Amino acid sequence: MTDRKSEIQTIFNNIAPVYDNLNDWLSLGQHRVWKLMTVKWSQAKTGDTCIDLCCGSGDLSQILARQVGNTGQVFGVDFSAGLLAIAKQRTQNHYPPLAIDWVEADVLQLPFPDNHFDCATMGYGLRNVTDIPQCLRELYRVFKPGATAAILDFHRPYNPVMQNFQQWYLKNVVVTAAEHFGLTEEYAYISPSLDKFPQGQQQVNLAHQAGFTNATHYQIAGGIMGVLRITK
Ligand SMILES: C/C(=C\Cc1cc(O)c2ccccc2c1O)CCC[C@H](C)CCC[C@H](C)CCCC(C)C
Ligand SMILES: C[S@@+](CC[C@H](N)C(=O)[O-])C[C@H]1O[C@@H](n2cnc3c(N)ncnc32)[C@H](O)[C@@H]1O
Repeated sequence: MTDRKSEIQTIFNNIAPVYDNLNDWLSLGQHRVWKLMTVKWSQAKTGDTCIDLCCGSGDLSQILARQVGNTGQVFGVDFSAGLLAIAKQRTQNHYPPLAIDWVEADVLQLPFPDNHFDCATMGYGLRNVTDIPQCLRELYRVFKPGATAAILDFHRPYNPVMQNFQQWYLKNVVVTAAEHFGLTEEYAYISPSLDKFPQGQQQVNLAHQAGFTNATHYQIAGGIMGVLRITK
């Protein structure tokens, strides 16, 4: 395992106990709306076999599972044992049961055959993987022809007012809130990770390089978030 990979894993295992509550609080509940939009953009339908990459505590997987119903199947994949334990616990007594398999694995080496999935979602994962082109190539490999993925993540707004707001909010609200839980470094990591993250058109180019035929990036929430939609 590379050092960088274990550093990322440690960040997410450390934040697991507070992750869901902080997301609700810091986004004023908006992340739930963004995740619903993401599932809609993935074009998941009844009976589909779908993968939720970097599923964390599993909110997107749950929305996907409701969309595909009990004739479909969702695989939630993540390498954080801490977040996956929360995902499992949140769904184990769900009624009606949700067709979700939780898989502890690296999304850069997916334990699935070629041409297996009808659709995919990924929430706040692509910015955190150590090799974005490899992640897109792996997704392309496991996709059936025609399958669609919707990938939600932070985005740096082009509008300078929104850009300043985002920078101010990440530094003064997000990191300050995290300090109360002893998680300053973990949350301070978001802003520099966003600086290194390819912007919308660059993401589109990377998707084309991985083989995807259609790729479009949509800015949402005033440009502070984005969804990359790609089709094999
Ligand atoms: C959904 C949120 C965070 C996800 C998240 C992603 C990461 O990569 C992490 C890495 C390390 C630690 C934690 C995380 C992590 O939690 C919360 C997003 C909050 C945002 C800063 C957005 C704030 C939005 C406004 C309150 C609403 C603005 C609406 C708009 C202007 C229309
Ligand atoms: C910010 S969380 C997002 C969780 C969830 N998808 C959401 O929308 O709330 C990022 C997740 O990516 C996972 N992750 C990062 N790199 C990974 C990799 N190479 N393989 C598997 N999971 C990875 C982390 O463990 C973490 O759960």
